[in-house]
Amino acid sequence: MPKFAANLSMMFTEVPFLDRFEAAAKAGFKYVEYLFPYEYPAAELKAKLDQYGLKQVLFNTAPGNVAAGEWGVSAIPGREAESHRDIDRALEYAIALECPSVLVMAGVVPDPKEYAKYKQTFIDNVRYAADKFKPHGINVMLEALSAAVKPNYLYASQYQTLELIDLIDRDNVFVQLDYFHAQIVEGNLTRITDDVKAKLGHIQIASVPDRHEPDEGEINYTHIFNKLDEIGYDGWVGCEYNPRGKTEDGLVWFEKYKNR
Ligand SMILES: O=C(O)C(=O)[C@H](O)CO
Ligand SMILES: [Mg+2]
Repeated sequence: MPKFAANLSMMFTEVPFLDRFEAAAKAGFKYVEYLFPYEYPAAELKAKLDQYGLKQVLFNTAPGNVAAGEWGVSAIPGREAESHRDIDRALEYAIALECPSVLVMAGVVPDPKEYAKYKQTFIDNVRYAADKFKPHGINVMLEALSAAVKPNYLYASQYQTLELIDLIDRDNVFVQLDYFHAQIVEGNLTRITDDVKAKLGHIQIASVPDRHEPDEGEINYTHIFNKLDEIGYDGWVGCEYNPRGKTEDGLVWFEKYKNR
């Protein structure tokens, strides 16, 4: 059965961020992921992980100017220096946190006519990240985002992720498959799982359409978890959902997976 990571950006938001490590551990999680570590010194975050016996499995490069609608800068032509700085900073955190994977955020493409330039910029910047991360055994994740969450993000389909990975041509770049987005964009989740399995590096889950616990809505996660076992997936599954109510109250689904 998959190893589940609590997403501390979305779960346990009843308590301040630094208290979510304890809450996740108490709820039975051994692994955590979250969007961004940069507000805190890496040593403070590592101390929390160690104190509660947790392993950090994923975080993202910085998102740029979120208030201005940005969601990553690594695809934006002219922002290469900033992208490289963000990647270098992410690497420092990944080493300090002993985190095996970093999602390199691409960004939105404001004008579809500029798409090719954005795509090439992203390819070049991800190559930079992959080459910097490689000696440290750290992997780069690429995640397709549905327009429901981020309109005009560089890529929305799992097949675009696969094409990008092919073009980037580095062996430490993998698919981060978020089934929430994949179901909205293309469905066919069993087939998608098979199609990406050779390059599958990280998974995230939530119900569709409401992005709640994985026990309601369109996706049959019992089937998905069995499928992940069938393909021999041994990475992590990030619980990137907005709890319906109190986080702990929604963890009934997790009971049977807890001790993994
Ligand atoms: O939005 C998501 O699904 C994510 O996983 C990213 O971390 C942020 O876009
Ligand atoms: Mg996701």
